[in-house]
Amino acid sequence: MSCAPPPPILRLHPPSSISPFSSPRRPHLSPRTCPWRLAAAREMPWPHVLTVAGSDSSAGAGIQADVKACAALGAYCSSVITAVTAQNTAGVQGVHLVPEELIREQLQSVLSDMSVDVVIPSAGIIKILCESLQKFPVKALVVDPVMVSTSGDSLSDPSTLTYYRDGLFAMADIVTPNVKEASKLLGGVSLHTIADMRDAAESIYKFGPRYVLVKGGDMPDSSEAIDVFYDGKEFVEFRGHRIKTRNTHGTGCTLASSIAAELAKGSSMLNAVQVAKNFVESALHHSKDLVIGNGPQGPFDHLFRLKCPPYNIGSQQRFNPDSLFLYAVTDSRMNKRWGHSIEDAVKAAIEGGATIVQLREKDIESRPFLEAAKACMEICRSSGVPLLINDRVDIALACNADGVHVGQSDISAREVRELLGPGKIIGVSCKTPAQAEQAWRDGADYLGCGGVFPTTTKANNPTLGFEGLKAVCLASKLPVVAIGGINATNAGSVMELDFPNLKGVAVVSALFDRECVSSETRNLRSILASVRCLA
Ligand SMILES: Cc1ncc(COP(=O)(O)OP(=O)(O)O)c(N)n1
Ligand SMILES: Cc1ncsc1CCOP(=O)(O)O
Ligand SMILES: [Mg+2]
Repeated sequence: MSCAPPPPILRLHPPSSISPFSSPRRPHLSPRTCPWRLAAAREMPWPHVLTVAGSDSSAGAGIQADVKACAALGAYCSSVITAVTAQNTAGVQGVHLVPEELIREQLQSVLSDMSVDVVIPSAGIIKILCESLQKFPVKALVVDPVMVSTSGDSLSDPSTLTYYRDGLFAMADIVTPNVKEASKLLGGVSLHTIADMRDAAESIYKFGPRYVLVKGGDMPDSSEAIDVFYDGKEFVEFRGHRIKTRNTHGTGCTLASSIAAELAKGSSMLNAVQVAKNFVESALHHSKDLVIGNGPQGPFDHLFRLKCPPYNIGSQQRFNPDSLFLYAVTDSRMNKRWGHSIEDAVKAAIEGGATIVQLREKDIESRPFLEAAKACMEICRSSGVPLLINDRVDIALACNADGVHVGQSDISAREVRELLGPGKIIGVSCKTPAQAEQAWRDGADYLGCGGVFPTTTKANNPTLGFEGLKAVCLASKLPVVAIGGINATNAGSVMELDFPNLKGVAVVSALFDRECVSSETRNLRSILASVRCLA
């Protein structure tokens, strides 16, 4: 479906506008009271993890691993040191606990000044931690119950067990024991099979966390490293390759801090676990022949990506939020009006520069819908453009689409996640901060927010305006795409809002209720690009 020759290649400009809105975070540090902040053109909330842990002198585990893993994954990591250990690749030679008062002081210093998203706490300081978190609430707590190291050394006394089981777990969003720790937590039960790991996850869940991940990296006799994830209802198995290497010191800490980093960036829990597992596997793979120290268990290189550009090698990122930049949403009534097939319309949108496509087909029977969806999948795959299906999980599963978009009256994102698994993209329509919070909890990857402007494409859809869009963007760290009445005349003004998580616009009629879909898409893309470059 070609209509007119494309215009010359665009020059992309960096973001040119300044947000008209100030961030609601850290209200006690207003520019009036903190003049140095006037210099900042726009506030950039940075994903922030606080680790409360011991220092490892060999820098493979503990605080040092957490800081490196977070840095590698793009989160800031502050640290409250609870103990100083003397250790190397041969083992642990000494431990000196930091006095409680100084732990309290460190917590106060960090939490009173910085917007911390996720905390990785350690055992033994529950009272102090609870007091601090009551004053300065955070979004999530990732608890790695360090009791048995990867090498099999016991790292705790019996009171630690009680601290975890009777205190910290009830506050945790996720707990991540390895099989030896899971066994210890459950009074010494033996864990040999995946079924045992599932039982253990179920039992640990009863201590109160929202999610449990039992890590099978140290299960003997397995060529795979299988971790069992449990959310209180369903199990998900995360399978990875077992890397043959001596350099496994700090894998537990690294997995926990990587999950924390991803959560701080706004990921769903399943996505965070998947990215973290991929990251650890890639780090072990790239470091397998590294020689640091003379002992039996060496550290690995958390910053391996710096040596292998492009820097995201090995991350297997299944969803890039930048793909929301120009989101083309199809409509079969419009296609019929212009004599376009769904496939031709999708092809033309991609030709014009659409960065993601959704099939939103309300008046089509299931069988022709599936046929069209399969054809569109081939088109999208060959162009590297993700394809999502609106509402219909069955069609998405049958054509192996990249994901599903659901609204507030469709089945919930949580249920969609259960059906699609961790590897797929889930978008949720949200009109309020409460809906955005729920979508995040349910495991959504992005939010669709609108109608920003009045539209006739969707009946009975209230218009939110920029204020409604702003409220949703500021309430969530998930990427947001604006939708509703967006066209070539007003798309620039949406992008100029310049909220860090507002990644793009989703458009139906301004692309598909037109004769030439490719040139409409191209024109809209150039308008968006003149405001913001696609990162
Ligand atoms: C990107 C995007 N955002 C919002 C919607 C609307 O979804 P929903 O509220 O479920 O309404 P319907 O599209 O199903 O009518 C969307 N489809 N895409
Ligand atoms: C599906 C949807 N959800 C909120 S508004 C809308 C319709 C957007 O269509 P258009 O881009 O034609 O206004
Ligand atoms: Mg819907």
